Amino acid sequence: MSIAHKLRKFSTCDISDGLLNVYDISTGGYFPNLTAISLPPSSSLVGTAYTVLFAPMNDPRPAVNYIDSVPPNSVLLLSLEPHLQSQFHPFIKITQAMYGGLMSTRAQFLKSNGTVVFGRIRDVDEHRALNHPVFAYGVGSCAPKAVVKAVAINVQLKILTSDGVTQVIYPGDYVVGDNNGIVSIPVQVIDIQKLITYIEKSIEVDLLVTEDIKNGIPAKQAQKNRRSVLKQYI
Ligand SMILES: O=C([O-])CC(=O)C(=O)O
Ligand code: NI
Repeated sequence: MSIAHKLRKFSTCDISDGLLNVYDISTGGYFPNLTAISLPPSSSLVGTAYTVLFAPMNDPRPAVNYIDSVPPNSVLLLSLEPHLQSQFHPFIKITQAMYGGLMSTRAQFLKSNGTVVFGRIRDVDEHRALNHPVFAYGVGSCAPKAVVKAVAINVQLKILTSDGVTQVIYPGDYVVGDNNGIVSIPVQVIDIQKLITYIEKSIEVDLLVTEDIKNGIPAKQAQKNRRSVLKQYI
């Protein structure tokens, strides 16, 4: 079974547990403040990161066409340069929407699995009608062309988060999204097979904890007893 196939069985919470418990990644790989604007019921988003950086119109770099080269099985990630981001709601300093329904139509045609926008999107109903997963900080109505343009593809994206810390997504990282939000798995620094094995075990264990709790065993005790077996997978 492919890695993407296995990841599809996990929730973002399962993955964060793995990144925290096995690799001491204190964020659990979570990128905060994104909401699922469009996510078909009982589904999740899984794919490898295809990144696009947006900069102000007066940036010396020429505009690039990112949408016609979206790779299959990717998650398309759009972000603004750090100085256009904010630590506080609404997390970006422009009011225009960076992404719309035509872009989702093209990305879906090219077999991308979904899109994450660290900014606003528009054409909400179109993404939903397409059943194309789209996550964003928020929504808007105006196109972006008067204020920002795409300037780089497959570069690292630096994302300013609510605690003032900048988290990075690298092209090729695995990105997973569900109703809890978006998690990225930094494939350069972790052993993904080891992570998957740990998560599979931890899901098994949590099912046993659930059973114990339903049988009246105190939660703390059930967790302690059942989870001790996970140490050997760390
Ligand atoms: O016009 C734009 O810049 C984006 C848009 O609405 C779309 O992709 O549908
Ligand atoms: Ni549109």
